[in-house]
Amino acid sequence: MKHIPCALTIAGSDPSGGAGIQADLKTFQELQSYGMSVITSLTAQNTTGVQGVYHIPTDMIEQQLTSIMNDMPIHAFKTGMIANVDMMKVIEKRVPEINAPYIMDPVMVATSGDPLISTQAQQYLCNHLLPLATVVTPNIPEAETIIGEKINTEDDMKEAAIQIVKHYGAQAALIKGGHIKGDAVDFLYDGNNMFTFSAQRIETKNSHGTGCTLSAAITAFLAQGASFYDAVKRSKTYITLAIKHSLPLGNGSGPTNHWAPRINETTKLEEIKS
Ligand SMILES: Nc1ncnc2c1ncn2[C@@H]1O[C@H](COP(=O)(O)OP(=O)(O)OP(=O)(O)O)[C@@H](O)[C@H]1O
Ligand SMILES: Cc1ncc(COP(=O)(O)O)c(N)n1
Repeated sequence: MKHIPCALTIAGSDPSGGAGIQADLKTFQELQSYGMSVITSLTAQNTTGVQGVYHIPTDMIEQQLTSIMNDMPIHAFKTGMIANVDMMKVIEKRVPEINAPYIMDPVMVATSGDPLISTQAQQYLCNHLLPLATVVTPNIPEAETIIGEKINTEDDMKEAAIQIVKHYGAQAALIKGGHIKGDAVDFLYDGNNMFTFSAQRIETKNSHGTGCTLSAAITAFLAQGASFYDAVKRSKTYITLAIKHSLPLGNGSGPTNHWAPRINETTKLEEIKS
């Protein structure tokens, strides 16, 4: 039997389908990894913002994980919205047992500006979960929270990536440039080398779920055995096409388009123009 790559997401639900668990599973499916999910919180949200949140009791989060771990292979997994310290403690305990590449999207605030995790959880994430991550994928505000310094330039982004690996113990850090002017440039530091992934900035308000989608794509590729560099490069192409063809749905920041990368699967990153 052919190897079946299995990817798991541990994250919150976005019923409007643009971010969280729903974005992750769509991405796993498109990239041909078998998708599984542990839901940490149910949000009531749409393209305009977050209207409500219900946190799943921690024993149920643990039970979901146990059901998967007792029966299914996990070749790579990611975390997204983990709202509080009790949930983080469950994940911290289980990460070594899962024993697969761990992609951490340190989700803190939604695109709409609504906070998704508590302030204590931000601290716990930095001190306890970051050292377990194979790769962490902060946007600029998240990287600023982690290192406690402002990030204004590409040099600051590179310095943040180095600090996160050297100080906090993540194996690699990908700092995403969606929240800074100019081209959409991301920097990956793997403890030895700094890699740059650059795409032309696409003018659109529809960027709901871009971070979730990028980290899910990296998870899907790592589950298939890709190298770090290849996983990030292919994921950057995937997200760039998904943003370029993003969907004008809802009254706020619409979702990315997961069919677009399939249609354009031979496209090179440098060729994508807005
Ligand atoms: N307008 C854009 N044009 C092209 N690429 C973009 C654009 N905005 C973001 N990206 C890319 O999308 C990916 C996600 O980056 P971003 O910094 O937006 O993450 P994020 O803030 O975590 O996303 P989210 O909107 O889910 O919170 C990165 O590769 C980034 O460079
Ligand atoms: C459940 C959940 N997880 C993550 C995000 C972040 O995504 P975005 O920053 O695009 O709103 C979100 N809005 N909801």
